Amino acid sequence: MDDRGHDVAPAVETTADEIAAMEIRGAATIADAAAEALAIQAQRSDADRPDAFERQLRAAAKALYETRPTAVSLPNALRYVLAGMDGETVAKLRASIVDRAGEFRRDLDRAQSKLGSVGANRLRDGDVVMTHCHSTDALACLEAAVEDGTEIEAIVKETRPRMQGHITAGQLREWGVPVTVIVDGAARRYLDRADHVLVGADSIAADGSVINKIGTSGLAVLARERGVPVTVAAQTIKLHPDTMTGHTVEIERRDEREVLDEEARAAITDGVDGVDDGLTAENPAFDVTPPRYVDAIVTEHGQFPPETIVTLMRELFGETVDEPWEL
Ligand SMILES: O=C(COP(=O)(O)O)[C@H](O)[C@H](O)COP(=O)(O)O
Repeated sequence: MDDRGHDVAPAVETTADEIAAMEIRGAATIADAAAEALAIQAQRSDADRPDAFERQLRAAAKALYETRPTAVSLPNALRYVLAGMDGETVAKLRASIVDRAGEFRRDLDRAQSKLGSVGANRLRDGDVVMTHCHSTDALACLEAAVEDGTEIEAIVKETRPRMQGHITAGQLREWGVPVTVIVDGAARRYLDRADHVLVGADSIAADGSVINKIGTSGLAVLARERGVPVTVAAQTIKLHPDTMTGHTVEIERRDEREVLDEEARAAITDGVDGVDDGLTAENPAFDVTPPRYVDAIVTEHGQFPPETIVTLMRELFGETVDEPWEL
């Protein structure tokens, strides 16, 4: 039972917990898992009436939505799947959700491989690409380049505090790409060797601002100073429709122990009375890169200067701003 008294399948609660704990992470992967969870909810629902079934689906969507606030791919996925809920019987409603979730997940895969080819076109033999965090959309561009036979190298920022750069490094090495891992603070020095900065996005606002892992905006500013172009690889489910009507994107703040764990805290405060009281750590998980620091947003519909992304956003979303469970 969720807090409103509707039955949410335990598997959905598990997915929600895994997203909140970042065992499932990255905007595209979260969207995929959320769509799958709605299909599971539909399959396992014990509702005997259509209205009860619909309430359960909306409760499941709400439980999933409340896990992480910044990646808009999550509400976009939930909205898309629920918008396809159709039928006068529980059996028909169930089938409509399962089909729609399947279609969403297939489209997600197709969009990623399409944007990969678009992004790969920006890369030339011998290019060195600097990455931040771990983005499957950004990696799709590098994978397509490798498949085209383009010789690239990567400089991978480790991305404190969760070190998602290590996932990127592992994936690139699997594809045979030479990788140099650097600490985040070394970015400016190593930009001298880079031909591109390539990152993903959790959300893209109507003015072309890019919301991505904390440190992206600093990297983009440094890249501009060094004359290195910044490419953002983002499927259109990363476009944030609410920002067309002035909504701002909430930046997730995570547990300060990710930055300063108990051992590190104890080492700082060791033996000095009262030191601990004034010691805090802050842990915003994302930041906002203004459009002037971004050269191109690569999507499955082609690449766009950030300032023009609003046109695509209007075309794809209209003015939809309802929350998924209010449709
Ligand atoms: O910022 C992150 C992940 O943050 P976290 O690790 O906190 O989820 C990624 O760059 C985007 O989500 C895009 O990823 P993708 O391209 O895979 O959607």
